[in-house]
Amino acid sequence: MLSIAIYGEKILNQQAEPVTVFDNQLHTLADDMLATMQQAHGVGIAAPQVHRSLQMFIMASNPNSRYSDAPMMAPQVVINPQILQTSVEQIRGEEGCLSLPQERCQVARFESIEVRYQDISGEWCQEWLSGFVARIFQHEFDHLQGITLRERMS
Ligand SMILES: O=C(O)C[C@@H](Cc1ccccc1)C(=O)SCC(=O)c1ccccc1
Ligand SMILES: [Zn+2]
Repeated sequence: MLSIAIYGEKILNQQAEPVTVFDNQLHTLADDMLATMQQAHGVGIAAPQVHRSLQMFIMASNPNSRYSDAPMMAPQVVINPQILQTSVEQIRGEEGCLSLPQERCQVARFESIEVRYQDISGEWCQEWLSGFVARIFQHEFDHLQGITLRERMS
């Protein structure tokens, strides 16, 4: 398990660096992040949260007490992500953050977003995401820009 940075640690407010080397070390980091996220019962985790300033996160939606209609999806490693387009509609919903334990707050997020990112082998993917998965993507994308839930509390 990796240690999770808590709100206030500088790394959480820094812009993360692009991933340029897709090697075994990156696979190991992804595995460690996944294990850390699962142990913390999260639906996502970003590299800065485990003290690695890299543009990389994992999203792993599953139905949970707050989003019973959340889709069950296999964990997805997202590297060097871009948000290409956003829906006009925004939806307020409850979010938590592994770096802000015990806090929950309502955050407005775009209902759907068109995204482009590299997978763990460096292949570019481009797709539209909506609903809870889009929410997780936006939350983790914020982490890569040094934005935490505190800055999003409206
Ligand atoms: O800090 C993180 O990135 C993990 C965070 C991701 C996230 C949760 C909710 C909405 C968007 C992104 C968590 O997994 S917090 C714990 C959790 O599983 C949860 C909290 C509130 C609502 C639903 C799930
Ligand atoms: Zn978070």
